[in-house]
Amino acid sequence: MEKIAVAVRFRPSIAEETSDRQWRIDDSRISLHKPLGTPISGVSFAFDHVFEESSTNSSIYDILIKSIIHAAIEGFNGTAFAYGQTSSGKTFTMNGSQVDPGIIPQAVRDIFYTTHMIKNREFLIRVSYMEIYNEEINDLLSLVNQKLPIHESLERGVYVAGLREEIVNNADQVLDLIKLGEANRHVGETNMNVRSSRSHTIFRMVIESSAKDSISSCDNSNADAIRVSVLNLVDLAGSERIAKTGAGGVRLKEGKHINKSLMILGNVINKLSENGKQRAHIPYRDSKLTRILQPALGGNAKTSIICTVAPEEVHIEETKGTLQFASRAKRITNCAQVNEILTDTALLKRQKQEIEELRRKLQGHHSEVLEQVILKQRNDMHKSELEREKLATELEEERKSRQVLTLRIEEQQKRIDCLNELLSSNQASCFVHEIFHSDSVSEEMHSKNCMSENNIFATPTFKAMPDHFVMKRPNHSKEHDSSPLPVNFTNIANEDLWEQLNDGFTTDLDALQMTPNIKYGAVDSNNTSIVSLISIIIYGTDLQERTTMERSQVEELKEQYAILERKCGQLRDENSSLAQTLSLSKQDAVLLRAEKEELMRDLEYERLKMKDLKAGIRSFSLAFAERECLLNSLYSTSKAMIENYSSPRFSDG
Ligand SMILES: Nc1ncnc2c1ncn2[C@@H]1O[C@H](COP(=O)(O)OP(=O)(O)OP(=O)(O)O)[C@@H](O)[C@H]1O
Repeated sequence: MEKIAVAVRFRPSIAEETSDRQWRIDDSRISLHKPLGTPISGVSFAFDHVFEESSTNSSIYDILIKSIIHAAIEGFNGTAFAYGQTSSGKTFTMNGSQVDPGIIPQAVRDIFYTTHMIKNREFLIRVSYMEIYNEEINDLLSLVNQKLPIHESLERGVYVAGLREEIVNNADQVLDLIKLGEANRHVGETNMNVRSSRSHTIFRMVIESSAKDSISSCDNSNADAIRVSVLNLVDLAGSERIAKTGAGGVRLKEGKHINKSLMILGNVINKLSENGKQRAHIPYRDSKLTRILQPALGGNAKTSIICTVAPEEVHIEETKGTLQFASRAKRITNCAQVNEILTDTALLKRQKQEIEELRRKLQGHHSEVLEQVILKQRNDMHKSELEREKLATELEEERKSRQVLTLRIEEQQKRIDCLNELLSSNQASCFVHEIFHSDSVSEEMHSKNCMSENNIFATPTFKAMPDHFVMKRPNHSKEHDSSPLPVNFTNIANEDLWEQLNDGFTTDLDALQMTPNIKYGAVDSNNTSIVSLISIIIYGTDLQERTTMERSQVEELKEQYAILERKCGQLRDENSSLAQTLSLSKQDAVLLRAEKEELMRDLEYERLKMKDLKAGIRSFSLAFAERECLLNSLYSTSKAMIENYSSPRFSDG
């Protein structure tokens, strides 16, 4: 996006006059001042350039126009036009004089000079020259082409149908054509100007260029692209006050048309200069001038406007109007870009390049990366599956060992319960009593105490003791059927305790044979129950400790189990997300494959097309060669015949 460049040019004053108000130029600012030099408020304008009365056409060309001309050579559309009241110097600026050639002749010479210097491109330049007179388009290069219509197409945009376009090779040729056009232009005398332009003229140059050696750069399809730019150099008719020009009849009619089309141009500029949001419909179609200049005003072109003004006080109001027009035009932005046309070969090349690029992407880096990703995901999934299996096995083992431990704990708990029951009941004394009266007491004791066959609490070692070690106390009552266990039941044997337990029966404690672990005396092998009971009591404490330990072990195992289960869950989640990603990647791969196949089909089609084209060219060349041969032989035959006829033999005859 770039703003339109706007400059103001003062023509030299015609009359020597003493004026009350004066225009003052300060760099690129113009302001109106009172006689004593006081600025008049609200009449001050700033532009890209302000050219004083003494400035020349060549300085204007260098500062304002040259860049547009060079951009046009590079392929940008360009427009330069002069706007201003009648006799302010528009035609002088555009056409100039012998001494000071105007913008148009300078541009023509510059274009041919520059294109000549560009060695790597070939240029084809066409020119046309038209005028808009009374809202009709006339061809200035061909008088038969009058009242030409405006057409619009996608390829050409807005164009004047039937306009003569001359292919030109040098500047002089163009300047001659311009002279011809000028002669055909409508000019007339008014009170304001002896040679007043009664029409708007548009001198147009179409610059086409292509790379000279496109074979050497065959890889680059841009080399085959043709750049086409349109350069419009416009000399507008001047706005006029009927009272000032003193126009009547034909001049009046012309003046009305001129003023109307300039008013529409002003409207278009106004709308374009408004803020983007407020900008409504732009009335380009309201006049032929705005229709033709449409690309130059807010479109695809680089544009410069030179507003010419007259310095005399009598023209202050017109000058103010021109400066306001210029200020608004300064706000317009254009969007210029190089205009390229692709030839069939260039199109084919560009398509081929695109297909190649896509193929490279598919076959090369892109698909490799995709395959790697899929492979990695597969590996990851495999790994996590193995880990999951390992964890599941560990979990199973843990579960089994926990079951075993629970069983053992339950068993031990049962035993402890039995022991507690046994201890709390007073049956113990009965047993002790019965031990000494019944031989079958051992079996009974076993069943009552819920002891299993492989009871670990059985007294580890028994020694058979002779009967005579036991003696009966005569005065001990037999009526006793129970004897409570002593409160302090230690593991140290003493006689009183023994007597108490044996309920009247005494034994020689010294004669007792002691087992290494247990200090209680051995009894008759048939009476093992009591010893078992004692063992239970002693081992009970130990068992409780072991149970506590095992419980804590179980707790630990439980915790481990919970951690493992959590891990297992995480792995399961991970596994499922990996499976999802894998399926997505697979879908991607399928899509890419389909895309690739389609591209391959396109490529094949293009290849076949190229083959056909080559065959066509070959057959054409053959036909051409044949034709050439034929022509050559015809030429030599006729040459021989002519020589034959002009030989002295014939002349003599
Ligand atoms: N910068 C200048 N230096 C010398 N003479 C100039 C200059 N500008 C204009 N003139 C002279 O002023 C007269 C009017 O100029 P010109 O015909 O270019 O005006 P115009 O704006 O094209 O008028 P119109 O709109 O009526 O065609 C001409 O004689 C021209 O030679």
